[in-house]
Amino acid sequence: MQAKQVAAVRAVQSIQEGMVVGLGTGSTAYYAIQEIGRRTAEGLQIKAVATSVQSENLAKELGIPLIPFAEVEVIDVTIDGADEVDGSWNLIKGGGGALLREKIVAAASKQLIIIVDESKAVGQLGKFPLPVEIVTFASELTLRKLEALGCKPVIRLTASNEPFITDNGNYTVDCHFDRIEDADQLNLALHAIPGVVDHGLFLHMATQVIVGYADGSARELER
Ligand SMILES: O=C[C@H](O)[C@H](O)[C@H](O)COP(=O)(O)O
Repeated sequence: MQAKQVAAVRAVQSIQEGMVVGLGTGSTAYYAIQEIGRRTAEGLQIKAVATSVQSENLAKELGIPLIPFAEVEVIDVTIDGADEVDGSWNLIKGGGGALLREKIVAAASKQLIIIVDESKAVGQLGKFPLPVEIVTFASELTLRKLEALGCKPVIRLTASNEPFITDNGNYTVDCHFDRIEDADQLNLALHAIPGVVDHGLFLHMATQVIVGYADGSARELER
């Protein structure tokens, strides 16, 4: 088993009968959804909500029962990946373009278990460009406001060089900071820009971080 899968399988052990489960997005969350599919095929009764169209489609293929958000009061546990995690369990997410739905689901979850391989555990956030979801209207103005925060903002493109459009119909801007000195302050500054819908800093949200290693082991990251 590769590192991402080991972390995913460990995290899925936390899911119990009857729970409402949030399905993350990305190559690590993929393994968690596969494992949830395996357990539901064996008879585990859960209900799930997805953080992206991609994860929703995977869940459908695997026969994982999905419920509409209108029926969700609380999500017991969400298992999701991250692009960076620091020693305080603060995260950068959104490398896969799903940060907005991921943050909505994470904020509604009693537990948020983050699964990563060891390359994602960092001393300080910011080497990974911070994804920011913005509305397409007047995007040039929003880019200038982002630049004024001290980063190089780049609109994410698809392989065919078109702007990448999120599941919510917005752009994703990758903000190159190199290092983020004060994530709480940056969170406030980003939310103060009108064209910004949300951003990939997930602060004080994770309740557990599981790191998978190339030797096939998985360990909880201590805080
Ligand atoms: O938008 C995508 C998500 O935040 C992903 O969970 C994150 O980018 C990590 O993805 P991966 O597990 O593929 O590295």
